[in-house]
Amino acid sequence: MSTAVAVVGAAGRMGSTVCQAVEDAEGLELVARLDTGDEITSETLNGAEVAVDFTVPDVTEANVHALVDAGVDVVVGTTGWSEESYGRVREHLARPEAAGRSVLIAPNFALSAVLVMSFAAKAARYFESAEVIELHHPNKVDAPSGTAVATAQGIAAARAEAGLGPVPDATRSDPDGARGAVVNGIHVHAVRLRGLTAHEEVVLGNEGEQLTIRTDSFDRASFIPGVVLAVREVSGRGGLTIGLDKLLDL
Ligand SMILES: NC(=O)c1ccc[n+]([C@@H]2O[C@H](COP(=O)([O-])OP(=O)(O)OC[C@H]3O[C@@H](n4cnc5c(N)ncnc54)[C@H](O)[C@@H]3O)[C@@H](O)[C@H]2O)c1
Ligand SMILES: O=C(O)C1=N[C@H](C(=O)O)CCC1
Repeated sequence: MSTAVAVVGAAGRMGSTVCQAVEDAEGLELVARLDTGDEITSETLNGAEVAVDFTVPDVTEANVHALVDAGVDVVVGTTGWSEESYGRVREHLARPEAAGRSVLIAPNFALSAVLVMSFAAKAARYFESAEVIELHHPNKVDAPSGTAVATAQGIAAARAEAGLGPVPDATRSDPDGARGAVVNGIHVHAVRLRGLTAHEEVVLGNEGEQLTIRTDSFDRASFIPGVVLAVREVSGRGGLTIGLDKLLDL
């Protein structure tokens, strides 16, 4: 018995890669390719049991609500999620008509990136300073990357749990934002460069030493094993799962 899969954002860089991967994967069957202008209904989903969303930050939350209403489990790789949008999905999934439905949202499906997030959170308590530098292709529409936001949140939570105060920083004047975005107290810098795909470096510093943790996705193939794992495992979990790490023994 194969699992019927729909891809939303099927014409995009990730969507088209995922369509090919689903067609190639044993036990998965691609039954629908949806993109801009296609309505999400049980008819257009064409019998899908699981839908994968790789669209744009502006539309992904609405897609997830429509997919849950249409009766499918959902795997989301699109970025741009906030605590508020996660909360609305949790509320939706708690309604009786959505009983048993599952949604998994992950900012990064590449194993190396998932491990960087995990290692950075583990290391964070031992360092006075921590910053995140993400580097992506120039066609990316959002900054900072969803992965960088999640990494900074993980570092900040680990620092708070360890009782660390703010990172040391004497900057008093920064009219042009040279110190980058600040996510829960952690500075995040975004580079957009032709030739890149998806990269991130976490730098952690103490007096006289530095730890650098880096991931490089040179090709979108790096995301595919994680997406396929999520498609295979999402159904039956129930509710909202955030992060591929929840499916790995980390
Ligand atoms: N989680 C991960 O591992 C991972 C990996 C790569 C990219 N991403 C994220 O995935 C998203 C997509 O990235 P991309 O490089 O494939 O972008 P892309 O621009 O190449 O593709 C987006 C696709 O979504 C379509 N789209 C836009 N609005 C739509 C709508 N309302 N309904 C259906 N389709 C719609 C577009 O037409 C386009 O084909 C981004 O948020 C990116 O950050 C995540
Ligand atoms: O290519 C993109 O866009 C990517 N976005 C994700 C993010 O914002 O974290 C992850 C990897 C690629």
